[in-house]
Amino acid sequence: FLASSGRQSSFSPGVTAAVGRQQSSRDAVSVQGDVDESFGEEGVPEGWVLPKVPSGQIYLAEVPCLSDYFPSMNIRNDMMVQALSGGSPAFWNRLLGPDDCVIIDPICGPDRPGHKKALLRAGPRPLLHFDPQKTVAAIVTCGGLCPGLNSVIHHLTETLVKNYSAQRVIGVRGGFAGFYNRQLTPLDLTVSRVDRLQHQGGTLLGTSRGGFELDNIIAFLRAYQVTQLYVIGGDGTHRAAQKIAMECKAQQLNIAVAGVPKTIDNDVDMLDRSFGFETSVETAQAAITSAVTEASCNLPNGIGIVKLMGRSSGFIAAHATLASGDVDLCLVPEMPLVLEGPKGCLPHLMQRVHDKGYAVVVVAEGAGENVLGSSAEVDLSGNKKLPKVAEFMQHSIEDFFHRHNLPVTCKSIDPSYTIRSVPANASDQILCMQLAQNAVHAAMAGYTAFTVGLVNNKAVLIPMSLVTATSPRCLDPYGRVLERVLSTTLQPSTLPYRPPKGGLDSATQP
Ligand SMILES: Nc1ncnc2c1ncn2[C@@H]1O[C@H](COP(=O)(O)OP(=O)(O)OP(=O)(O)O)[C@@H](O)[C@H]1O
Ligand SMILES: O=P(O)(O)OC[C@H]1O[C@](O)(CO)[C@@H](O)[C@@H]1O
Repeated sequence: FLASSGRQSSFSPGVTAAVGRQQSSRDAVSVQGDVDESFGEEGVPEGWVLPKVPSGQIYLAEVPCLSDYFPSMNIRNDMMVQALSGGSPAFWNRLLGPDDCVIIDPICGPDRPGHKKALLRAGPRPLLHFDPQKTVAAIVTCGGLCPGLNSVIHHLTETLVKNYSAQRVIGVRGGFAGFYNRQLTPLDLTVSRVDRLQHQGGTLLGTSRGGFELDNIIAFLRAYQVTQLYVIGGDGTHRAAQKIAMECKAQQLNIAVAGVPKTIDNDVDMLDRSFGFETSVETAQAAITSAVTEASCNLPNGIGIVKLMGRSSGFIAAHATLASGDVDLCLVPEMPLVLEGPKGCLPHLMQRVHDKGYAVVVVAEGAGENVLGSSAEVDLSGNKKLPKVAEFMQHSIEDFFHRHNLPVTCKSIDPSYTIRSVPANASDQILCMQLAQNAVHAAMAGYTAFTVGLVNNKAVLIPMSLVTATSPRCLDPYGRVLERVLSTTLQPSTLPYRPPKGGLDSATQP
């Protein structure tokens, strides 16, 4: 895709960055839209130039566009233009072009590169590649459940039908198997069919793991004359969607393949967060509160254990711990499990029980691989099955207390499926709406093999190849989130010591 449009890498040089300038006049000029009002008359920002901070060029990650290979309809993009029957026309407030971008890493400093990587800003484009009235869209949900799946289905359908007057929206049932399993007949998605759907947990379409059969999927797309495919799923699903996009290109099919990243694990790279994650963290609070109640009421020495999902990363466990503030030990896959000794979690728990009478543990399902080993067994998608770390921890805690002649009462709670089967909360509802609308805007403009997301709180289009290259992501073991976990739980770090960045010496220098 990238080479055929004449560029060699997924990052191609784009707009030249603004370089440091002198302090500007204080007179403000009248501004429109999102132009920064602190810029002075000559378009020069106020403030100090930082001579040690390098500035450079901006490199844009190229999103493949069908208009590079197929003739475009080039239809003017007015909101609901086809749906209007005599009413006054409505217009999008802002139309985006190929140079509108969002910088990925906004942090600057003397030790940071001046050149910056950027992503294409998401939103409606002036011209449509597809004739919206001839658009046949298909939507599929894959992998595990996640709060907000129905919300994305609702908003994809509404945007396609209400804002773009799409001809047909087909719901593919039961994940990738729904493309060819005759028992899973596709569902016609209409505005009335998705009415109020966003308030329900789960997915109207159903989901599954495994069953990715590329030839059968392409056969379905051909048979139903699909022009836009919306694939909602995690990193595995995006790998699959990328293969579909590549096969469409190989077979010269003018089909846009759009991803909407979904996972409560929050392990799809580059995104601020994936939809459903916040809802899951919020829902986990009830389980942690119950664990606190159980632990503090079961005398003496109560310990509550809450197991949360997180196959290869501890985002849910760490964020639920921080949101709660009641947790004494948080175990995540990113930090090795040490049971005893100076860095051991068991002596730490005993100390917490000694200090406050009880303790609460949150454990991510993928934690402790260094002690428990990893299983050779896999699920239908090829994901490793995980050993039972919560049960192991309960047994280890009871054994440790008994060896120290102390009574202990452990109560374990497993809200894993509870936290991902609920409807999205308000903040995730808005995120689902934003992602769905932007996926449709981009597909209508002819972009393909992309996923939508929030990066630095701005909606962007990310090439699937970029997202899948580094997903699933993990928490930075030396990053702020785990640092905050350690600072609130007081648990010992089991990581090798690393001197702080920007050490004390440099901080005290003028
Ligand atoms: N490398 C791959 N190539 C083709 N298909 C894949 C690939 N990885 C996963 N899939 C397919 O994608 C679908 C979803 O994958 P998976 O079960 O790993 O969930 P996921 O999308 O990562 O979401 P979750 O976060 O819920 O695990 C499955 O149907 C699986 O067969
Ligand atoms: O039991 P299931 O449906 O395969 O889902 C379990 C997995 O789903 C995930 O939540 C990702 O969706 C993982 O954290 C977990 O391992």
